[in-house]
Amino acid sequence: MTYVRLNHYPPCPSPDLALGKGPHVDASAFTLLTTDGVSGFEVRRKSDGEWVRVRPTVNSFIFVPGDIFQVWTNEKYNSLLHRVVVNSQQERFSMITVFTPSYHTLVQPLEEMVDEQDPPKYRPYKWGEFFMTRRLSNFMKLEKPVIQITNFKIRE
Ligand SMILES: O=C(O)CCC(=O)C(=O)O
Ligand SMILES: [Fe+2]
Repeated sequence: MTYVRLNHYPPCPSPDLALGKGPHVDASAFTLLTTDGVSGFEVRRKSDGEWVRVRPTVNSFIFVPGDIFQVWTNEKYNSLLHRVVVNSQQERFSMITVFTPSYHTLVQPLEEMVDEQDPPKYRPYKWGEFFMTRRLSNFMKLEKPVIQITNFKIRE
């Protein structure tokens, strides 16, 4: 399943107090992000935890690996923590194309990514169920915490 979402961030009178979108990783396999040339997209650098602004380049796509990428590659790659900062001067538009498997897919480390030295780090999970639970929990007050891929992590 692939879907497209358009985001609009109006100018914000207090950009120090608000974010356009809080820190998150996408649950997708990967997301392609394209923007209108106004900056705001930031990624968290793993080495020192700093937020780094990505220079906006029009007519290009930014590849954002999501949770499924991390599971499929058995953590040879990690999902990317990112956020959106707003500014008081300019509105900003972005478009994301989100690539996810079909509803009934079982997500698990790919055969090619595991061996005896590097056994699977995740139990299989049902993508459709994961997605629906995550989607609904965005709007509901739940007793349980939001579903995460760490729920399926195999501890050594
Ligand atoms: O607007 C952006 O630059 C990124 C948006 C984003 O991360 C998202 O919609 O998941
Ligand atoms: Fe995102």
